[in-house]
Amino acid sequence: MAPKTVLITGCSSGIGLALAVRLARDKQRRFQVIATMRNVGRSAALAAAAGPALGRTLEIKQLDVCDEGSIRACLDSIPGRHVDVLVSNAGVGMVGPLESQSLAAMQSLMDTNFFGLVRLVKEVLPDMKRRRGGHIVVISSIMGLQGIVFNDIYSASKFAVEGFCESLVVQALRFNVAISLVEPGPVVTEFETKLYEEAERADYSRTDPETAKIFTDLYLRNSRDVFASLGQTPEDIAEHTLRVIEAARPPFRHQTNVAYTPMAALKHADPSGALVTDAFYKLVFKYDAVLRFGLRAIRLLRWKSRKVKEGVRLLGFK
Ligand SMILES: NC(=O)C1=CN([C@@H]2O[C@H](COP(=O)(O)OP(=O)(O)OC[C@H]3O[C@@H](n4cnc5c(N)ncnc54)[C@H](OP(=O)(O)O)[C@@H]3O)[C@@H](O)[C@H]2O)C=CC1
Ligand SMILES: CC1=C(/C=C/C(C)=C/C=C/C(C)=C/C=O)C(C)(C)CCC1
Repeated sequence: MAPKTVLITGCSSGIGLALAVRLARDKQRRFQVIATMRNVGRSAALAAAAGPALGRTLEIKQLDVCDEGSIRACLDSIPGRHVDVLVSNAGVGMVGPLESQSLAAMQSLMDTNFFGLVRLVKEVLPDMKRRRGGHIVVISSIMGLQGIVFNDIYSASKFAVEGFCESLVVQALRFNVAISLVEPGPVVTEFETKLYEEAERADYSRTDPETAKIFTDLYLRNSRDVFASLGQTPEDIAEHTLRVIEAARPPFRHQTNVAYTPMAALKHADPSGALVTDAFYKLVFKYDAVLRFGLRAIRLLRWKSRKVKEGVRLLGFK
């Protein structure tokens, strides 16, 4: 079978980079990867990780999801504009109290995370419909299903992504085009470091002291613990995304972190919303010590399991 052409956005780091490398180095050579990024000057990490795949099963192209012209130019440079799988991955985060965030920054985030996807789909879907085949894979987030305190704008952007896809999927199906949402919880990438750097630089003078203190002393501290205890690697997300891409009947939704499934399910268990709101309120304000203790225990268990695996490897059993 001819390899599938997979176009991925946001491949300069994190999940996009890991997925591009995973697919390009596929042992069965099932994929031809077009790894795109807005600034090709940032391609060194991808080129190094791709190794001999670069120039064979992986090529790097420029694509800025906020620029329709650059999306079109990238597609026009592909023979027959033929893309079997589009992976919409490019995205940015934003945390903090609303009062400290500018409307311009919020609009810019929406432009990347939501309208970036819309621009891509508008450009790729007509070709896929004409060919009666294709797969659009969207890196959404658990925050597209359930908001998390101080992530108001980011979460709204991922809810927009989810609503857009939920609406479009039925029409697309009529043309044999599949749509899949991959919904990770926290993933340890530059995404996290950028958030903390931004939080350091932010101006909290427009925020009342109580809110600012809740954000810095409660949220940021717990968020670091959450990433350290429950965070997945970009390679984990690449494996999950590969499973979605290769599925004979691709799922519409795929969560990557089982620890978050109960959280996302709570709102459906109680349509009034009281159950989930109350649970989050208690986790943040009442039982944060219990939460931290639980997260520390998980961290210890993960560390032990890593050590056992290393031991097994060193002893030559695997
Ligand atoms: N990390 C996490 O905890 C989670 C992340 N996600 C989602 O995963 C996706 C990837 O994030 P992740 O790998 O973690 O983060 P990274 O910050 O490592 O990667 C984000 C990528 O998006 C690119 N990007 C940003 N703006 C644009 C643009 N306008 N056009 C093209 N590319 C752009 C960045 O490029 P540049 O280098 O130029 O900035 C970078 O390559 C995002 O959609 C994010 O929302 C979902 C759940 C959890
Ligand atoms: C679960 C949880 C928390 C934080 C979760 C975080 C920080 C999740 C991050 C998810 C990301 C980054 C998704 C990206 O798309 C709190 C509020 C600390 C306390 C309550 C329970």
